[in-house]
Amino acid sequence: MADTDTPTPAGSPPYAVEILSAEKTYPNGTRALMPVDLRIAPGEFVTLLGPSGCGKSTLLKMIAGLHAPSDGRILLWRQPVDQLARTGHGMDFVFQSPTLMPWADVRRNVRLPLDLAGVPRAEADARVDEVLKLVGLEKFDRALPRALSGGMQMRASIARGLLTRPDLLLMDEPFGALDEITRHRLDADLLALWKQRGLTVVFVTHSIHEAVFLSTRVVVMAARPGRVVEEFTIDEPYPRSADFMVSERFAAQARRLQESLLRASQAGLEPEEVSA
Ligand SMILES: Nc1ncnc2c1ncn2[C@@H]1O[C@H](COP(=O)(O)OP(=O)(O)OP(=O)(O)O)[C@@H](O)[C@H]1O
Repeated sequence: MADTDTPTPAGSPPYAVEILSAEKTYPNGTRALMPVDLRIAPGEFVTLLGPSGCGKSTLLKMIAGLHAPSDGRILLWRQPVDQLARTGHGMDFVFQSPTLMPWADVRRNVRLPLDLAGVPRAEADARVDEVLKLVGLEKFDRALPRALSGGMQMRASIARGLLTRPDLLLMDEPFGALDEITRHRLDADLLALWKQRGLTVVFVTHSIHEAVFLSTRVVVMAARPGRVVEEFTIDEPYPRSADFMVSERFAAQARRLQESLLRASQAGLEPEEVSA
């Protein structure tokens, strides 16, 4: 069994993410996460699943370097997040809301990271064209955000994230505010992108169904205090179609996750806001 709080030795292939006994207590005293140990290999699609308040966002933000762990360490390709540039790998964080500038059209919104980096306009526009095509928004580059549906705004936000060609995508309930049909379509598109680009994804959701549909592995978490309770490999082939979602195998996988969440709740905790 791997040592929990030492990084993998130099000779072995690096993990994209290594969480080594990382825990979090906020300055106000809230114990958001007990020590977590988790290793994520390049190319995995790992979902953090659990009720409200179990520390999913906290863990994701610690991976992103937005919050420092109170104890323990987090490494990306063997380096602390502030040294990520040295590894030659990149990361992007997609939030629950699309975070677009309302006064700027889709092209300008998506181009922002390259404008900030001073990339020449023609080169930047060519890269914007490429990512807009990837997310199916090539015909909407001149539209303002308010003219787009919620799902299209999310696509624009994801396109902006892909512009810097990240290998690691951290997604905090990116489709949680969307209707079921749009959400499912974006889930399917995300899987296609993940495969095509060879991404490593860490995805946060409350939804058991979304977790089963997307993931190579699901990390089940529980609240009070926030902690990891179990991990499940979703050993099902890709591409995963709409038929998979109504199959017996899908139902069996969903049942395993549901039972795990119930077990955690019966250990003195409340199952709240976990949807099927
Ligand atoms: N900046 C902060 N300061 C203090 N406490 C915080 C902060 N952010 C989160 N918390 C607390 O830490 C715990 C874990 O919160 P977190 O947002 O990580 O959970 P979550 O599983 O992502 O919840 P949700 O699904 O509702 O987004 C909660 O008790 C929350 O109130």
